[in-house]
Amino acid sequence: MSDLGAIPRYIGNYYLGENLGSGYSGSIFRATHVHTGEVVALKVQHVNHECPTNRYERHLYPSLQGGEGMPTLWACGVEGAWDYLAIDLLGASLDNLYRKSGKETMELSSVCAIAMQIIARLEFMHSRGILHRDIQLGNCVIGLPPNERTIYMIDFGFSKRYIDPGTQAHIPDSKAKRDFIGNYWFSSVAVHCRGKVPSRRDDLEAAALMLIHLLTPRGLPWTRNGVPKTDEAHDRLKNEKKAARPEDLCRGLPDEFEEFLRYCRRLQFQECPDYERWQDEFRALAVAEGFPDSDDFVWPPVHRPQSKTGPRRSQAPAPEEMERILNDLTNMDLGDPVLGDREAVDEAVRKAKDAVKDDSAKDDNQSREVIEIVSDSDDGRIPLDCMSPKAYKLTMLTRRASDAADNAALSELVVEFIGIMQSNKSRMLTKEGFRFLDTLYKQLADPSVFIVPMRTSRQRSANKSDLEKEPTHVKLGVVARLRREVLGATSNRALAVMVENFGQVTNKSSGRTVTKDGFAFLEGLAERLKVLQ
Ligand SMILES: Nc1ncnc2c1ncn2[C@@H]1O[C@H](COP(=O)(O)OP(=O)(O)OP(=O)(O)O)[C@@H](O)[C@H]1O
Repeated sequence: MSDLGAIPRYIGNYYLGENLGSGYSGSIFRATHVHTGEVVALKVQHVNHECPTNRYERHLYPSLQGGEGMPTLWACGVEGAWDYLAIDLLGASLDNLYRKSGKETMELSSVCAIAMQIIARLEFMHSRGILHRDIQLGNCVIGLPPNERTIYMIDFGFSKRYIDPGTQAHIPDSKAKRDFIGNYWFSSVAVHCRGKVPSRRDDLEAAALMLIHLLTPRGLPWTRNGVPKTDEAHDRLKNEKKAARPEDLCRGLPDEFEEFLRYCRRLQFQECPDYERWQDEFRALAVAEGFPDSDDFVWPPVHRPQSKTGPRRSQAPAPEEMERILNDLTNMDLGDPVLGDREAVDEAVRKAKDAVKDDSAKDDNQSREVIEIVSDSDDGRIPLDCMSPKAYKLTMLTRRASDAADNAALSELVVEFIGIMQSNKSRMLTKEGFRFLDTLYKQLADPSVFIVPMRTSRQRSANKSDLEKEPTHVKLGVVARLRREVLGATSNRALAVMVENFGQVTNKSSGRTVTKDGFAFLEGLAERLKVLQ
C-alpha cells in the first residue's frame, strides 16, 4: 500500500484533490491539470512497489485507446518516486451501485445491459490482443454525465497481451505450476481452481459468474464468507467453486445465464468466443422480458409495472400443492356440479384449449389463467406466469403438440414453432424448444398415442449411438442431409428419427442455435406432414 502522507500535492502538472480509492498497489485521486484545468483521475504508485501495476498499465493503455468504454489515457510518466497515470475521471463502480441499492439482487434489465456491455468491452480488448484477467464488479465503472449509461473497464494492472504483436501468435498453454492471477469471486474455475493459463474464455467466464452473482440473493455461494484469510479457507473456497454446477448456480434464472456459463466453459484455450452471439442473446432476453432494445445501462433502473425482473421466483403454489388444491376443489360439494362433474371439466378443458389455439400468438392473459388451472406443472421449476414470452409460447405449443390428433395439426404446430424461433433474436434451442421436439418425436414415433396427452418424459431407444459415433465433419453435415431427406420421407416413423437426429445434433452444437439448414429442415417437415396423413 502506498504511503499516502508521502504523496506530493503536485505530480506531472496535476494538482491532486480528493482520494477516490486506494487499492493494493496504489491510490487514485481526482486531479486537476494546472494549465488546462482539465480534471482527471490520477493513479499514483510508488516506483519501488513490489507489484508495479502502473508500469504494466502504461504499456497497455495505448493499445486500448479509442474503444468504447475504455478510459482515455491523458498522460503518464514517473516523477520523483511516483509512477502516475492520468485517465478519464469516471463514476461509481458496479460494486458500489449494487451495494448502495440495498437490494438482494440487481434488476434483470440492468444485468442484461451489463452483460451486453461487458461482452462488448472484452470483445474490444481481445481484438487488441489483450486479456483483462481481473474482471470484477469493482473494475467496471460507469461514466460521468453525459456518459453515465456507458460501463467502462478499469484496472489493467493484471492485463496481459495474449497475442504476440510481432508474430501474431497466441500465447502457449502450459501445465507448469503458476501463481494465481485474478480475483477470488469471479476468476474462472480453470484459472482459479485448476491453475490453467488464462485466455479469452476465462475473461468471459468471469463475466458470466459476475452476472449470475448479481442475480443471486446473497451472491454466488463461495462469496458468502468473505475474503479467505488462510490457505485452508482459500482451498475450501476453490473446492466450493469447482464443485458448483451451472444448473445449481443458475436455478431460477433465465436459461441464458446457464447457457452462457456452459458456453464459456466449453471454449478451447485458443478459441475465439462468439461475442456477437452472446450480446444478441442478452439483448433478446431483455426484449423478451419487455425491456427496451438497448444496451444502455440506466441507473437507477426504471420501474416497470409488469416487472418480471430478478430471478424468476414465484409466490405461486408448488405443483404438488396446486394439485392438492385442485383435488380438494374437485371433492368439495358445492351444490352445483362444477369441478366435480367430469364432463364439465372436459368441456372446460376443451374450451380452454380452443381459446389458447386462437390466442396463442397473442400472449393473452385471460387464456393463460385458464391454462394454468387445467394444465399440470411444466417441470416444477419456473411457473408459467414467470416464464419469458418465448418459453411460455413454446410450452403452450408443446402442450398442443401432445394433444394433436393428426399430422395436419402437427404440421401447423411446426410452422408455429418456426415462427416463434424466428421472431426471437436468439435462435438458440432452449429446453422448452427441446421439449417441443421431444413431444413431436413421441407423436411421430408412435401414432397410436395420438390424442392421448403425454406429460411424462420417456426413454428413447432410437439409434442415438449411431450419431454419437459419427466424426465431427459428418455431424456438421447432418442437418443439411436431414433438410434434403425430409422431403422424401415416407412414414411418420422416418420423420420421428429425423426429428430426433435434428434435436441431438443441435444439442451437441456449440451454440444450440437453429441454423438456416435447420429452419429449412423444419419447413420441409411441416410440408411433409401435410402430405403424409
Ligand atoms: N478513472 C477513475 N475515475 C474514478 N474513480 C476511479 C477511477 N479509476 C479507479 N477509480 C476508483 O478507485 C478504485 C481503485 O482503482 P483501481 O482498481 O484502478 O486501482 P488498483 O490500485 O489497481 O486497485 P486494486 O488493487 O483494488 O485492484 C476503484 O475501485 C474506483 O472506485
